[in-house]
Amino acid sequence: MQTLAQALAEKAVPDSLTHLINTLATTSISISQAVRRGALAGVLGTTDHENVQGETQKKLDVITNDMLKEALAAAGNVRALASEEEDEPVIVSDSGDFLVCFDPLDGSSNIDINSLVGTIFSVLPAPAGAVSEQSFLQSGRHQVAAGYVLYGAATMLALTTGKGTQLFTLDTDSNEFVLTQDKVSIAADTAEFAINMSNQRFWESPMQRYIDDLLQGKNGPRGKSFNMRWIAAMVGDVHRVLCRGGIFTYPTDCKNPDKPYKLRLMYEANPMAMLVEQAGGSASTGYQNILDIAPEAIHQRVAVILGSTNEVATCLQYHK
Ligand SMILES: O=P(O)(O)OC[C@H]1O[C@](O)(COP(=O)(O)O)[C@@H](O)[C@@H]1O
Ligand SMILES: [Mg+2]
Ligand SMILES: [Mg+2]
Repeated sequence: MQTLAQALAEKAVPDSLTHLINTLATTSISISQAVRRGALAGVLGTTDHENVQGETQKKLDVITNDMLKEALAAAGNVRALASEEEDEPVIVSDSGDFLVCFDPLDGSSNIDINSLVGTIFSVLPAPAGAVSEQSFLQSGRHQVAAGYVLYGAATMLALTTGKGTQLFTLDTDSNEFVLTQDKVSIAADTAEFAINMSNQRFWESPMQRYIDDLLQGKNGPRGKSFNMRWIAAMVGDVHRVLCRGGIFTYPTDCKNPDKPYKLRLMYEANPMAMLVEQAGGSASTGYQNILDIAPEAIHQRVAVILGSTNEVATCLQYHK
């Protein structure tokens, strides 16, 4: 079985990007150790701070953000980073090939209940010259790598450098990620959906009609029964989609008129869309491919519908 280093070499990933991916992977191993120790490491619970999104930060949000920030600053080839937990982009070097966007801990509400959490990252090319927030505002098509690490029963890395999506499992004996699934391929059809049903009354009518039809099962217009899953961590839901297909959506809603979307484009939607597209699936807002969105701000939020191609296409029909 191939190690991460061997798998990157086989895909002819340039040295500089390999070094960055290794930095992210090594840091995620330290994060997985903190997550595993939980209360023993004193990492559970909340802080008194809110992030720029107005969410109360959990201790682990802050700890993982600091770990990634420190490691990326030391990597030597990162110009700047943007994180869910940082108000502004952080410039870490005068030179370097890459900009890195990340969600240091996805699924924060799962931390204290010992449930699934992960880290999501997106790597963009750094432009020549001075770097500012504007430099980050590249569409998801510009990503040179994207991935997540899922801190589950096993710690797993999902990675794409634009040549397919691969899954690696952390071997806790050697402390190395080992390739356990090459060429991930999402089944085009599915009978499983993931949505937070408690928001049903706040959705737009296309999503209301689509989900209504799924719920009618065999006797409804779809003529088959659908099952539902909701992990409350996008990493967990997208991981299931990569493993066995499905459709995952966090659609537009009017629960809070100032915040019609939940998921963040630069460090949640874009990297997940690239992983999904590279595995043969689709990712849309309902009206546009996620990877084609021209970003306007680093903390911009978007509606997300992703997964099995035929099912996403069916959902998009309701939006026409
Ligand atoms: O509270 P809800 O509606 O279940 O939202 C769950 C969604 O929120 C998120 O946890 C947001 O991510 P953070 O935990 O990084 O803020 C997604 O991962 C997940 O899909
Ligand atoms: Mg998140
Ligand atoms: Mg987060």
